Amino acid sequence: MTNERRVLVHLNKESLSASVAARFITKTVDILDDQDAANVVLTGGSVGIAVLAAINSSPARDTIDWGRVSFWWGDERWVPKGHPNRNELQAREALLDHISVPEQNVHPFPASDEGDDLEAAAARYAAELALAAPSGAALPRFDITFLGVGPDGHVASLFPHQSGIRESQASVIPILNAPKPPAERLSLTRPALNSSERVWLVLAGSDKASALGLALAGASRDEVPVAGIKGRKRTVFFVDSEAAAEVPENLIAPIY
Ligand SMILES: O=C1O[C@H](COP(=O)(O)O)[C@@H](O)[C@H](O)[C@H]1O
Repeated sequence: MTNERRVLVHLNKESLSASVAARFITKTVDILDDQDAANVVLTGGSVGIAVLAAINSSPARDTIDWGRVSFWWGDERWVPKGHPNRNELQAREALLDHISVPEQNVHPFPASDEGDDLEAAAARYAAELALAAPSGAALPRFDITFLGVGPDGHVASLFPHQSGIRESQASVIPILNAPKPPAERLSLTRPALNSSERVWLVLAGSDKASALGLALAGASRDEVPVAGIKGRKRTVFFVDSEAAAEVPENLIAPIY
């Protein structure tokens, strides 16, 4: 299998979520057969959270040794800890509160009511990542990174025509002017996301078709940030038939 971007099309958001959940469980079991621990980067967004709920409701959920899985986030909204808009809270409600993952393995971004300002919070998360990294590295090995994709092609909190998608050195950055509320956010950068072994992009709905089509047809990452995303080993777009409407035919795998 090559590392070229693959597009797996599903009939609808429900079958998409169920399919990604099944694939995640199988792949994570395989990863844990080969290595002591796995690092998974979670995403916010409607499909990202639906996938977590599908993992939670799977009869095979606990075939994963959750004690050996660590969770990180690709981005977070700059809101208080218990705010319903926090990607962390939605992930806990959908999955993390229901599995036996040790709390020390769950690494949420700082919240706006925990004492740091936005810049200090970004630095704190970068330091937490570095602490979990192999000696001398800035990041742990991300085995699977989930990413949602916005209608404008944003991934994590990296938005078109903003400095965030152009950042090439830092691993974590503050976002001050996101066009999608809230304006203030925290995000992993493109290099950090692309350090992942596998990037799994999950998107559904006709409002994503244009961004996906443009990204796969060669648009720049500045225009369509998802165009700049590629994992080290695998980059798979899990989409529904509506989001796939503008994907070049030659890139589409059969409908599941
Ligand atoms: O604000 C955000 O939006 C994106 C995309 O969300 P979606 O509902 O259009 O899939 C999400 O990936 C990101 O984590 C979140 O902060």
